[in-house]
Parts: sequence; structure tokens; C-alpha cells
Amino acid sequence: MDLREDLQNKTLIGDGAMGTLLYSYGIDRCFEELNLSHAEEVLNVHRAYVHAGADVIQTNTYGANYIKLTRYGLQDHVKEINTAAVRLAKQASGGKRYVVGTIGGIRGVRKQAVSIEEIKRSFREQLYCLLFEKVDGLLLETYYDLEEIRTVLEIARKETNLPIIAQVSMHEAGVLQDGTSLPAALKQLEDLGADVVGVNCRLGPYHTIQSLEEVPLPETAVLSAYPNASLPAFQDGRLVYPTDPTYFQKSAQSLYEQGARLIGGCCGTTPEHIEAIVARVKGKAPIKDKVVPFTKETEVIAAAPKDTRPHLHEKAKKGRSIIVELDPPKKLKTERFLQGAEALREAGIDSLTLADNSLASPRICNTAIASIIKEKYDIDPLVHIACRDRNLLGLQSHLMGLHTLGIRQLLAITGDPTKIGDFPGATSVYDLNSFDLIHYIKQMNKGISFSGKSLGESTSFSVAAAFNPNVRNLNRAVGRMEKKIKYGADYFISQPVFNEEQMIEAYEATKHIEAPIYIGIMPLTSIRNAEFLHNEVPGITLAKEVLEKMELAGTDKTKAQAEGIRISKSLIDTALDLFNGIYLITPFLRYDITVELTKYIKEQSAKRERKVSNGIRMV
Ligand SMILES: Cc1cc2nc3c(=O)[nH]c(=O)nc-3n(C[C@H](O)[C@H](O)[C@H](O)COP(=O)(O)OP(=O)(O)OC[C@H]3O[C@@H](n4cnc5c(N)ncnc54)[C@H](O)[C@@H]3O)c2cc1C
Ligand code: MET
Ligand SMILES: [Zn+2]
Repeated sequence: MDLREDLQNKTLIGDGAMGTLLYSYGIDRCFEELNLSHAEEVLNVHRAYVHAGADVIQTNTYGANYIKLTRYGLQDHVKEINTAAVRLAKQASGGKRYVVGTIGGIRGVRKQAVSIEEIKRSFREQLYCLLFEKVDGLLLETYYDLEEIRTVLEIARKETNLPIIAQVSMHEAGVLQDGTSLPAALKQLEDLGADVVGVNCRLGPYHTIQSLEEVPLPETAVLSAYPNASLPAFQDGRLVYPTDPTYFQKSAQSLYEQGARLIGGCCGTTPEHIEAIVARVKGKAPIKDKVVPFTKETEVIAAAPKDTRPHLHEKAKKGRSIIVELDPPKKLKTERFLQGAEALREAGIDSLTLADNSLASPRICNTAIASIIKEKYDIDPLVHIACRDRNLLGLQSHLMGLHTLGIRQLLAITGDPTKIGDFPGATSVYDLNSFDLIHYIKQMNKGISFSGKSLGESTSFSVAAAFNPNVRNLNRAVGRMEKKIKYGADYFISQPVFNEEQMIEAYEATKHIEAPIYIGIMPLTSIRNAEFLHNEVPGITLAKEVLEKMELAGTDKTKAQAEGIRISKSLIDTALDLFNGIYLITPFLRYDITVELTKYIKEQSAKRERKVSNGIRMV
């Protein structure tokens, strides 16, 4: 028996689902652990697939790696679970079927969730366990992340000469989540030495066939397909795959015609599905010629509509740039806000930044406000986007909406925790964190959606990221900035800084970073305001001297405000020597304060420029 040789001559049949089958029996726990505690059930599933006529049986080890087992506190049982799994599959196969060791993908849309180094460690551990038990081949399945499957395939290819089946999964037919087309992805896997390349899971037969229609026959590898039984439905609180084995049988015929030589089933498929496809395509002579009738023309991705205004990061690279935060109102009246926006525009700011429910309290949607000020005052708004309030679907739709409104400046942040806001019990989504959000916004700039599909047009977002200099370990904060740049951040906007030394430290720690930094300055309005910020707002720390100065200014509002402005001006003097970008935060819609500070920055910058040009004349 030789799997490679067999695949040269005939169509082989894989098995169907293990996980969803056990789940449909009412077992809802770590499926891989059942190899130890309920071996008989696992054996029965394998036997049912053997009986149905499957040629290739997969071990019940899809998630038997320490990363996934950690969820169940089973991370130290990788070896026992994998060992038992191979023995059970072999026992059911009786030496008459190929037993392939399954290793499932770990990453979904969130690349950030697990580092590639950790994936390598976890993969190796599981791989060695499976190889030690002498499987007949390996099945790498359900990989959404191309980087991940490339990485693990390289490891596996170095470690063994056994046949390797490498399968990716797609959110959208024909394309991986990073926008790589299925044919290109499978070619990469073939080039890395996979014997069988294909797709499994997530999509039902219809989309799987549609995806394979575009894939030419590989030169050295063969094609495989393990579609789900159908798209899942949610019934009585459970996921079910309503499907009919006859439909699956017909689909298997189409997959065969598309050149698939190993055909099995993924989620929702049962021994009946496998029996049905065995009857139709098992053993058939493989398709050796396939004409991909037309490579569906790769959709031409149009460039974003031209906007000749420079982005904020370009402005701050060239010279002085001022942005001012004026947060959308917490109440429905917008007059004062709009007056502020207009006054700040008149004062000459480069952009008005609009927080996304900062401090986790609801305000008028910043996109609505951004659109109004853009249209009404020709302001180029900067919209903050937190990962807290929208899931992946909401975030992508939100970004598409922003693009449609011609809004191009974004700040991608995790978002303040709901605990501190008006609804402490509210859920927080966090499908993505700020790194991933930056990455996906930049993917949209290439015209590719979060799921890899063409958007037909590229966006032209400029993406800022947060920098928090108010931390004990500045190097760690700088490390996060460097990582954000890797993910695509164009520039940074900092939390407000409240003393000169801290500003100098922030400058020293970041001077090697080429991406511009807009340094935050927030005028204080009273000692109570200062104490609140210092003691209660995450990420903000005030210097002792600043608190003392505000204390001295007393409770007279005008005096306190004047002191706040004095402190800010002094910070501005330092900032102008160190940073091109200045980010002013307007307290309590008191735009008169930020207008005054904007004018101050303009005057001081002009003075400095005059000095420089006088200096040049003197030389
Ligand atoms: C300019 C600016 C504007 C903002 N606007 C808004 C807004 O509109 N709406 C809103 O809700 N919030 C806003 N915030 C707050 C922001 O959401 C939080 O400060 C957020 O934590 C910082 O954004 P970040 O996710 O990019 O990341 P980071 O600061 O890089 O980190 C994210 C989280 O991880 C934590 N962390 C940092 N280092 C480590 C580490 N080594 N290990 C483990 N954890 C770590 C941080 O404490 C932070 O909670 C803003 C912040 C800034 C600086
Ligand atoms: C989540 S994809 C399916 C994994 C594995 N083949 C199973 O059926 O359990
Ligand atoms: Zn599946």
C-alpha cells in the first residue's frame, strides 16, 4: 500500500467529520481528549467511515496541540492524546486503510492571537508524536492563514518523507483571507513539497466546486477537497448542517471533474455522505487534463478617488502640523460642537480628531459628525476607531462607510475598557486588537476586504496608532510602536504629556522612529479636572509640579483655566523643539482654549522659522 502511488492511479475517498459528528451525538467537550476517556466512541466513528468505504482515515487529533488543549487544561497531555488517536485509527483501519495524522490550523482572522514562533513549537510537538506512532501520511487541514500553513509545511517536509496533504480554508470562494487567490496559494504549497494540495471546511460543496474551477491541475502534487456538508444553520441553539447525502454525491462528481483526486468531507458530513461519494467516484481514473476554461479575470482594483490633500503623516514629515481633538457631544445638541469645529478650522488646524466613545461612554457617532464637518467646513477629519464596540463584520462595514464618505484619516486603537464608562456591564467585542486592525485597514488600501475578497476599489486610509509615553517602561511602549509600524501604522498620536522631562524622555526613546509622532497636550481646567485625569483615567499621569500649580491656581475658574493654558504653552515650547506634530485635546468642548493654543503654536513656529531663515541669511 502506497498512498502516493495510489493517488497517481485512482481517486481516493477520505473520511468525513469527526468533531461535528460527535457534537451531533450530544458530546460537547474537548473532542481529542475522547481518545483517552471515550476511546470506544472514537473507534466507532472511525469504523463507520471505514465501513462506508473511505480509503484515508484521519486521526482524531485536529486540535491535539498544546495551544488548543490549554483551553481544557490538557496542554500536558499532547503525547498521550496523539498516541491514542493514531492507535484507534489504526485499529479501525486494520491495516487496510491509510491513516493520516491530522494537524489543524490555529490562526483565524486574528494573526495576533498566536505568534508564528509559538505555532512552530506547538506544531513540532504534535508532529513528532504522530510520526513516532508511524502514521501513513499527514493531513494539514483548516489553515486560513497562508503564512501559518507555509511555515508548518516547511517544518513537516524537512522532518518526514511521508505523503503530506496540505489544505487551506477560505472565508470567500476562491481567495484566502490575505487576498491570495486559491490557485496561487496551492501552487505555493506544491512548491514547498506538499504531495496533495487542496481545500477543506468552512464552505459547502457549491463554493468549494466554484473555487476549484479556477485551479489548474498541479504539476507535481494532486488536488484534494473536503467540503463541509453545507452552510451551517442555527437551530434550537445548536449548529446543524442540513444536507442530503445525494446532493453531496452529485457534488463529489463535480469535484472529481475539477481534478480532485482525494475527496472527503469536513464539518457536518457523516458516514452516509461518505458512503454516497464512495458509490459515485471511488477508484475512478483520475482526470489528467484540465483546462481552466477562463481564469476569471482578476478584477481590476481601481485606485481610490484622487484626493490631492496630503495625509497627516505626510504633513508632519514635511513640517509643523497641528491636530485637535474635539469630541462628539454626549448630548444631541451639536451647535456648540460645530462652532468649535469652525473656530478651530479658522485658527488653521490640519485636522479635527474625533474620539470613538472615549472613556467607553456613548457620544454622537464620530462618523456622522466627521461627515458633517467635512461637508460643512471642508475639514479633513480624523476618525478614531476602537475595537471594543464592533465585531469584524461591523468594523469592515464601518471602514467601507468611512471610505464612501471620503474620510481618510484614521486612528486605530483597542479602546478604553467598558468598565470605566457609562455601561460597566457592557460587552466588549475585541475581535481584533489595534495591531490587527491596522493590518486590515492597510489590506483595504490594497483593495482587499478582511476576508480576502476584492473590494473593487482600494481605500486610501492613512492610519495612526496610539503611543503612550505615560508608562513606567518606555522601552516596552516603544517596542509596541515598532510592532505597530510593522503592521502598517503610518504615524503616532500620543496620550497627553504633562511635563517637560517626560516629553524629552519620549523624544529620546523614539528618535530612531521615522514615522512622525503627534505629541499630546491637554490643557487642564481645574484642580479637580487635573486630579481626575491623574487618578482615574487610564494612560494619563500628571507630574507632581503640575498638580501643585493647579492646586495653587485655586478654585477660581478663570485663574485655573489661565494656569492650565500657561502649563500647556510651556509644554508647547518644548514640543516645538522635538516634534513636528502637535495634538491638542480640547477639554469639555472648551474650544476657545484650543483655538488660543493653536494660534500660539502658529506664532511660535513662525518665530522659529524666521530665526532659522535669518540665520541662513547671516551665513
Ligand atoms: C491618541 C489616543 C486616542 C484615543 N482615543 C480613544 C477613543 O477614541 N476611544 C477609546 O475608547 N479609547 C481611546 N484611546 C484609549 C486607547 O484605546 C487605549 O489607551 C488603548 O489601550 C491604547 O491603544 P492601543 O490598543 O493601540 O494600544 P497599546 O497602548 O499599545 O496597548 C493596548 C493595551 O495593552 C496594554 N499593554 C501595553 N503593553 C503591554 C504589554 N507589554 N503586555 C500586555 N499588555 C500591554 C495596554 O495597557 C493597553 O491596555 C485613545 C488613546 C490615545 C493615545
Ligand atoms: C474544523 S474543521 C474539521 C476538523 C476535523 N477534520 C473534524 O472533522 O473534526
Ligand atoms: Zn470543518
